[in-house]
Order: sequence, then structure tokens, then C-alpha cells
Amino acid sequence: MTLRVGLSGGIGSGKSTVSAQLASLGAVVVDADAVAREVVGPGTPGLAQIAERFGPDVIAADGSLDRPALGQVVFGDAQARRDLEAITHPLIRRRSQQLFEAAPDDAVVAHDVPLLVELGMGADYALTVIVDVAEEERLRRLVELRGMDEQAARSRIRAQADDGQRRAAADVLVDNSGTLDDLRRRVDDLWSGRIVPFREHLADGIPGSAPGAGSAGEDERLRARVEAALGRPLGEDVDPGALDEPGVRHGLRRRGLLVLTGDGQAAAEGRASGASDEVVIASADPASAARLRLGVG
Ligand SMILES: CC(C)(COP(=O)(O)OP(=O)(O)OC[C@H]1O[C@@H](n2cnc3c(N)ncnc32)[C@H](O)[C@@H]1O)[C@@H](O)C(=O)NCCC(=O)NCCS
Ligand SMILES: Nc1ncnc2c1ncn2[C@@H]1O[C@H](COP(=O)(O)OP(=O)(O)OP(=O)(O)O)[C@@H](O)[C@H]1O
Repeated sequence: MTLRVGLSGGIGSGKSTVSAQLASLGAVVVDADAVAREVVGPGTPGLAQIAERFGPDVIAADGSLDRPALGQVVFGDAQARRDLEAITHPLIRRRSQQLFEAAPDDAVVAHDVPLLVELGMGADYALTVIVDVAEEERLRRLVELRGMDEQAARSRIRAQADDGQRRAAADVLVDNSGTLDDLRRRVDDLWSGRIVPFREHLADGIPGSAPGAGSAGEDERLRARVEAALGRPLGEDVDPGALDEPGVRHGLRRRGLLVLTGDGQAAAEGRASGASDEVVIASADPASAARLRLGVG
């Protein structure tokens, strides 16, 4: 089972820098901006639809998409941006799915997607990583280091979620307000401290202890985390369908919890309600023995 990590951040936050390092550490990176380019390449149906909606002014002399021209249109006009997204997002989703499926079974797939929060995609990932830098610093980097026009950068920032909304969606915040060296160390820590143990944990089918094997305090804390994710107290039985709801799954993962089938295998997405007549909730932290066994009511 691949471990899918969502990576996002505002424009200019350092996502590309982080995803390049994750790739060098062994992750398979699926880059939504690159996919977005591919699906509107010369001769594609995507490009034809854009030409139909936005007219010849956004097509360059060589027949390719004039990206700066289209950017000028859509980042100043929310309806035009929605129209563009209605064309491109289904194509981007389909192509990304193919790339996910092509990844080796035991891979860590890092999905670098600028609009993860805006599109409510948090529940798609085992871990959501947000690269965090205050807006004014991102603006400075975009203008000074990438030579972007300040007004153009501001209008893209306005088209995106704000820093608070992104932070609220994060399982892990990677602060990138320091130097590139600071960032490199943080990403190394993220890889060795969170991602690799998480993957090993999944691959092993969560070794070790039976439900109830944690200390009493640990088991109690686990129960409280599950109840917080569900938004209600747990009875003896739980409808596993309730655990499959995207908001709940996301809430469980944000609290570092994994849903397993009764035999201890990690439940695949949307399969907590599979064949088994019970589910087990475990802490994603390999050091914790706490397990909660829930009968299927
Ligand atoms: C408008 C386009 C042609 C401008 O192209 P350009 O080469 O100037 O920018 P590029 O695609 O490299 O994007 C750079 C950054 O702009 C921001 N951005 C791009 N699209 C959007 C959008 N729809 N809403 C908010 N921000 C966006 C992201 O931070 C992205 O990383 C292009 O961004 C586009 O086709 N956007 C629609 C597809 C999309 O939503 N892409 C985002 C990834 S899902
Ligand atoms: N800690 C840092 N200190 C200084 N410069 C940085 C730092 N992190 C990233 N940068 C630079 O800031 C710019 C933006 O970084 P990067 O391209 O990785 O961001 P991004 O989030 O991928 O942007 P986009 O949203 O446009 O895809 C780049 O020029 C990058 O080299």
C-alpha cells in the first residue's frame, strides 16, 4: 500500500523545494502544476476547450497555450478562473490518478498540489504537509528571487486560501521562514521522523499488540482522540460507515490515528466497512501500544 502524502502551501512557500528534497529521499512526486501543464499541451482536448472558452488571445503563435496571457485573465476574474478550473481540474485529477497507480506498491507518493486546501483534498492523504511562510515573505521571495511582478503575485495570493486556513488543514507544518538550510533539516526530520516510520508501520500491518495492550492512560487518550474525530462519544459499537466519512477519516489522521480491519491490516481508503466485523483504531506512532477495538454495530 502506498503512503500518500499531500504537500501544499501558498504560492512561493517552497513546495517545489520541499518536493525536490522528498524526491531525492526516495518519494515518488506527483506535481499538480506539471500535470496541469501536460493536460493542456499542444494538440490536447484540454487546450481546445480553453481556446473555445477564452478565444485566440490566449493561444501563442506556435499553437501552445500563452500562459502569461491566460494568467492575466483568470487571476483578475474569479468567474474566468472557475471556468478554467472546470476545464482543467477533471483532466488533472484523471492524469494524477494514473500517476498514483503507476507508483510502486510500497512507495511514498508526495502529491505537490497548490490548491489542496481550497479543493478540500485533505482526506485523500495519510498525512497533509503544509509549507508555512507568512504572506509578505512569500511575496518578497516571488518578487526578488523569482522576478515576478508584485501585482501579479498579489492577485494569485488573493485567489488562494489564507495562511490560517492552510494551517488548520495541516497534519504537519513545515516552517520555511528561515534559511534554505533550515528547511533542508526540517524536511530530513519530516522524512525520517514521520514519513518513514508511518510507511513501516503500514507495511508491517501494525505489528505487536492486541487491542487494550496500551497502558490504561494510553487507551483512554486514544479513545478521547477517536471521540474528538467523530464529534461524539463512542458507545460499545460503532457504525464503520461513520469512520469512512471523509471528514472523520481526515479527523482521525490529523490526530495521528489509523483505522485497521479486525485482523490488523491497515484499512484501505473507504474500506473500514469491508469484510471484517470489527475495526481497530491504532495510533500511527509506532511507539504506542494503544489499540481500540470497535464491534461493528
Ligand atoms: C493560469 C495558468 C495558465 C497560469 O500559468 P503559469 O505558468 O503562469 O503558472 P503555473 O501554472 O506555473 O502556476 C504557478 C502557481 O500559481 C498558482 N495557481 C495556479 N492556478 C491557480 C488557481 N486556479 N487558483 C489559485 N492559484 C493558482 C499556484 O500557486 C501555482 O503553483 C495556470 O496556472 C493554470 O492553468 N491554472 C489552472 C489549473 C490549476 O488550477 N492549477 C493548479 C494546480 S491544481
Ligand atoms: N528558506 C528559503 N530562503 C530563501 N529562499 C527560499 C527559501 N525557500 C524557498 N526559497 C526560494 O523561494 C522561491 C519560491 O520557492 P519554491 O519555488 O520552492 O515555492 P513554491 O511553493 O513551489 O512556489 P509555486 O507556488 O510558485 O509553485 C524560490 O525562488 C526558492 O528558491
